[in-house]
Amino acid sequence: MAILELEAVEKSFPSRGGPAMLAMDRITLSVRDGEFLSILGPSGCGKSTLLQIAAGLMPPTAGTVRVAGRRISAPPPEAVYVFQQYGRSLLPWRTVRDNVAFAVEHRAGVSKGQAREAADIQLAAVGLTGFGDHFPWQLSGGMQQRVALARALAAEPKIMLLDEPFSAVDALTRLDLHRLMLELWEKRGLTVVLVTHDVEEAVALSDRVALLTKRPSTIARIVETGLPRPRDAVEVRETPRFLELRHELLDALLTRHAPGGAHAA
Ligand SMILES: Nc1ncnc2c1ncn2[C@@H]1O[C@H](COP(=O)(O)OP(=O)(O)OP(=O)(O)O)[C@@H](O)[C@H]1O
Repeated sequence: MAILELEAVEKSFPSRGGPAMLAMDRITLSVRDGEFLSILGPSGCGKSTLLQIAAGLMPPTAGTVRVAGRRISAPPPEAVYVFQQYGRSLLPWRTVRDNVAFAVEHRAGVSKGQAREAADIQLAAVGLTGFGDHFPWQLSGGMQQRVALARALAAEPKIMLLDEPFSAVDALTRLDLHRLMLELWEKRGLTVVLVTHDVEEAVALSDRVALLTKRPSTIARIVETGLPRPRDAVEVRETPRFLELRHELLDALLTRHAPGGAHAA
């Protein structure tokens, strides 16, 4: 069953003096309940725009977005959005615990104490027990992104929309976060849509990978990874199927986007 559906979604941006710039051209995509889907594409192709439209944060120029069958025009309660720049999304004057509590403290009937308890539970889930009294700037980049994930989880979402959340950290930390993300996805039965330009990340984590063309973006193809679950995000990289998919998707990206390359679609 589809939990998130985009139908013929188009987006154009006004351009100074000239005709509007078409960023996205009639994208139709159906995200299954409980799947891990990555949206892969070259820099500037419109991945973040697509995710923001899916999140109800930006209106499409044409087309519709449905969450759990309902047409949306604002952020739906089922979904949370995690940004790449944890440094900008966390509040520096609040402790780690209060950053996470922020997700629930404005809800009717939730006391400050309950919000903090809920925050500690989520901090434990992302491996940050004992860091609640720290401030975000006292933590490493990877730990700050864990705080951002804990805050997203505190909202008890069904759908997590992740906008390159692992790209601002070093390679080892990124692998750590990949493992954590798969663990959270499995334990919580989440639906995840991850935007990335990293082929290996997309393949290692996903059930399906949607490959976008360059601007105006359309879906070039959707690949079912067929990799086993449960899956270790590091060990899976040594399997023949992983290497085959890596090759196929890298090749598609490089051929389509090479200067003078066969960019069709
Ligand atoms: N608010 C806006 N106004 C005008 N143009 C925009 C706006 N937002 C995005 N664009 C343009 O739309 C295109 C797609 O941008 P977007 O950020 O979605 O791409 P992306 O694939 O996520 O890029 P990256 O991988 O570099 O983050 C770009 O050409 C960008 O300049």
